[in-house]
Amino acid sequence: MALDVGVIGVGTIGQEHVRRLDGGPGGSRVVAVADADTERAATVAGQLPAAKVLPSGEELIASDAVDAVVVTSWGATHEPYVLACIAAGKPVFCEKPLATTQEACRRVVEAEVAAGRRLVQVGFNRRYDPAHRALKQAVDDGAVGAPLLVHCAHRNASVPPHYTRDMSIADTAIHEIDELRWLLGQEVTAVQVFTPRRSSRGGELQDPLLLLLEMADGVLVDVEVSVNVHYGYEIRCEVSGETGTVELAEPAPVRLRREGAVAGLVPADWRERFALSYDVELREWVDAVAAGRPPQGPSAWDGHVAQVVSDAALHSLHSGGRVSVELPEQPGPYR
Ligand SMILES: NC(=O)C1=CN([C@@H]2O[C@H](COP(=O)(O)OP(=O)(O)OC[C@H]3O[C@@H](n4cnc5c(N)ncnc54)[C@H](O)[C@@H]3O)[C@@H](O)[C@H]2O)C=CC1
Ligand SMILES: O=C1[C@@H](O)[C@H](O)[C@@H](O)[C@H](O)[C@H]1O
Repeated sequence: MALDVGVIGVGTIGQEHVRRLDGGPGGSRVVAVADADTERAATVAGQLPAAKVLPSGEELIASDAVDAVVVTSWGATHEPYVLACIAAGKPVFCEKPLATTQEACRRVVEAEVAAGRRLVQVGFNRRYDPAHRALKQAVDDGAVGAPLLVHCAHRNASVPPHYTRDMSIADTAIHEIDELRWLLGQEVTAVQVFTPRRSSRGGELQDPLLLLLEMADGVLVDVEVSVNVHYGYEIRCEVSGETGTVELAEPAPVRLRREGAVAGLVPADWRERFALSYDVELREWVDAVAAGRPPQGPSAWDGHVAQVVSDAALHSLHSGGRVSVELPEQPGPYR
């Protein structure tokens, strides 16, 4: 069955997702878009055969023409849209973060539990990246023995002007927070954020940042977040275990040797680095929703837990100390 999707927020990733969803292999099409920037919404809709511009996200969710909703507006605007989708009984794929406070995420979880069925999927796309999947497989297969330490780096070439100090954690490191829970199958129990010498390229931002995450089984994780490295987009993860180490390989498809040097291309940004992950993520979501099955990807609970850890990290960034992470009890439907 074809799935008619409405997309709220058609900026950078919204347009990426629209391109994948309209006429995608799973039989989906985009029938409505809404954006606070109405000119942008009109431009995007004008390039699609079946899409109408609706005046607001709320009207898009209420529209009978829309079977399922994709929310790709700014993080702080996600909560009301996701709650409205749950109230309307419509499946919703919401980009990360699910919401920008743990209280808001909690309200989403409670609404979904009250609705009695899974309607929400959160856009933690790393779980769909072939390299991250291979890394997890190696860890799960015991290829390096019991994990002891993990070293991660999340480097952006640059960030947009509206990017604030807290977004290094709440919008960027939140990917690693989810990835580590998924990769290690453990919860984060404490976090501490260190603030090294600041890059002169980072303006008012605290750039870089270093996060230390303590996992429930004692694994210690360090995460570098740098958002103005200029040379490209780079995601690193190395697991150091009792019998070996395993890490993400360089994503460059070829390595060039000439004039006494070796070079491999670095992706420009997340669109290039994670293109395949978005393909698989949306394909699986469409397949499940079109067949009337609950989505199997990252849940509202995953979004909530990531936000609790992100809030603890922000607390540490502002206070300078180690902050324990207290997770609420996991509601039955997510177990
Ligand atoms: N999974 C991933 O790798 C990525 C996820 N994201 C997430 O996607 C979301 C959007 O990020 P970008 O596309 O980079 O931002 P963007 O600024 O390029 O686009 C956001 C769009 O939402 C619109 N918008 C803002 N408030 C709105 C509202 N209340 N109702 C309707 N439209 C509204 C803006 O006008 C803009 O067109 C964020 O939550 C971000 O964290 C972004 C990039 C990559
Ligand atoms: O999700 C993303 C952006 O929102 C975020 O701002 C970037 O730092 C991340 O690298 C990207 O994957």
